[in-house]
Amino acid sequence: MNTFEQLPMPPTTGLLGHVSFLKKTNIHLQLIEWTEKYGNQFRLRLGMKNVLVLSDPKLVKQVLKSRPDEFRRLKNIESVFEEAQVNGIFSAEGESWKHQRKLTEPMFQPAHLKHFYPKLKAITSRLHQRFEKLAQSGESVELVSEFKKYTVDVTSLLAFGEDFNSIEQDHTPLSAALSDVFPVVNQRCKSPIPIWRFFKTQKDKQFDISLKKVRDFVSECIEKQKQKLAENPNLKENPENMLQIMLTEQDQDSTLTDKDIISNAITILLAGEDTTANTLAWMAFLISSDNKTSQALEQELADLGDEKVLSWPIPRAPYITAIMYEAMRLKPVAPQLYLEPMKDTKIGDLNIKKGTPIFALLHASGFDSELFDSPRSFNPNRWLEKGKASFSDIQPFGSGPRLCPGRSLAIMEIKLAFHALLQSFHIEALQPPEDVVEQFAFTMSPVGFNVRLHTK
Ligand code: HEM
Repeated sequence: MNTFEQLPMPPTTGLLGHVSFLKKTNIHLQLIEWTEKYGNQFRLRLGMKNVLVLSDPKLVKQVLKSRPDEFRRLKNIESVFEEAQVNGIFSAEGESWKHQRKLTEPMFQPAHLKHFYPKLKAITSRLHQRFEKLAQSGESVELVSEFKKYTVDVTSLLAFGEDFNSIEQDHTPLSAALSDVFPVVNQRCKSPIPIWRFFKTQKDKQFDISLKKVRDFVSECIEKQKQKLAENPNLKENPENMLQIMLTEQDQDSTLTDKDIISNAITILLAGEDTTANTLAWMAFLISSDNKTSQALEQELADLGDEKVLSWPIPRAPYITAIMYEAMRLKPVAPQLYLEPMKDTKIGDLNIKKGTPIFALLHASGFDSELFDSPRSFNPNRWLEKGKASFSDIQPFGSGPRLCPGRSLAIMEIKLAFHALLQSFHIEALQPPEDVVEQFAFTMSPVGFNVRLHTK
């Protein structure tokens, strides 16, 4: 049995140890490379602190399951989010997290999503029209930006009852502001020294401005929903969106403050935008650089009929689903979670001290050749052939009590938007696949992926 100090560690020099690796935007790839070399438990050194990097899927699941009582997200995450006044469901812990989770979950229940479906369909039609325009103009399209406008519109309508309609706008201040927030939060969560508290760079100043814009937007939405509830008290029985659920709860529980509501609204916007949009863009990337899939995909699209946007109930669409799973495996948008034990504990055979940072790799199992044949190759068929691949062997949405609450919404959005794109258009990639870079900044996005759309 190894003690923590006996675990292997990649070479490092200098007092700060591996700190400089954490700043890299391809850290998720580096961690996989190290896992292949040092095994599924190894150690990094960040200054004086040792970090456990864990990728054994069974142990990762065990840790994720033991929340919120035995493990929590890294303490730094809560303090960074608290400082930015966005400490909501993602960063909260203990009783506060339990309360917030209970309040956000109803919005994602199947019955509520079914009720929301006509609005989701309308936003997807708008996306389809936007693709039509882009195909007609023949311009270069950065798909990830188009998908981000889509996911912001969907999330703001579901969570705030507000149709932001960024798809039809060239200038989208809310999306622009949100994209300034993520990278800075990501950097601060990993930073061993809170430099920004003593010295603000241009990025930090822009972060403050952008966050204020998002907060003002959310505050306006809250005021509108308060007014709606006052005008129609029946909505308290059947709330239409997350803000109405939270404002109704606030009437009964004065410990739920306006700040809590704003923090959760911003968290949901952040959590729902990039993850889903990046997954969609990676799906498009994977099929655009692989012509083996086109026949099976075209066949499925033909079987789904002529509709531009899928109707309710959303069909299973096994091949689109397989492409989505393959994108989640090969291009994981949320590859790792940062956690720590709340007391001295054991992970497998290893004794771990309270507060030891743990990097739990959600994406490592996807590259394990014992679980997936030729794990580096894109092969949607593996998900269709019996016994070849199991979704429980990848954990794109995390696991345990903090499993992503937005997963059903994300899957609906992905199926609808991907179908709307491929039903009517061919994608022509404008660069070789090797020029598209995986960039991790809280979520992992395709950088340099531009396409031209051609009407079928
Ligand atoms: C493909 C899309 C998505 C992926 C891959 C994804 C992935 C994840 C992951 C890995 C976590 C951490 C889970 C854990 O700690 O075990 C998470 C948490 C979360 N996600 Fe998602 N997510 C996606 C879409 C969404 C959407 C659409 C929403 C809402 C609109 C959402 C809301 C949240 C929230 C609120 C949390 C925090 C949950 C908690 O800490 O209790 N996500 N997501």
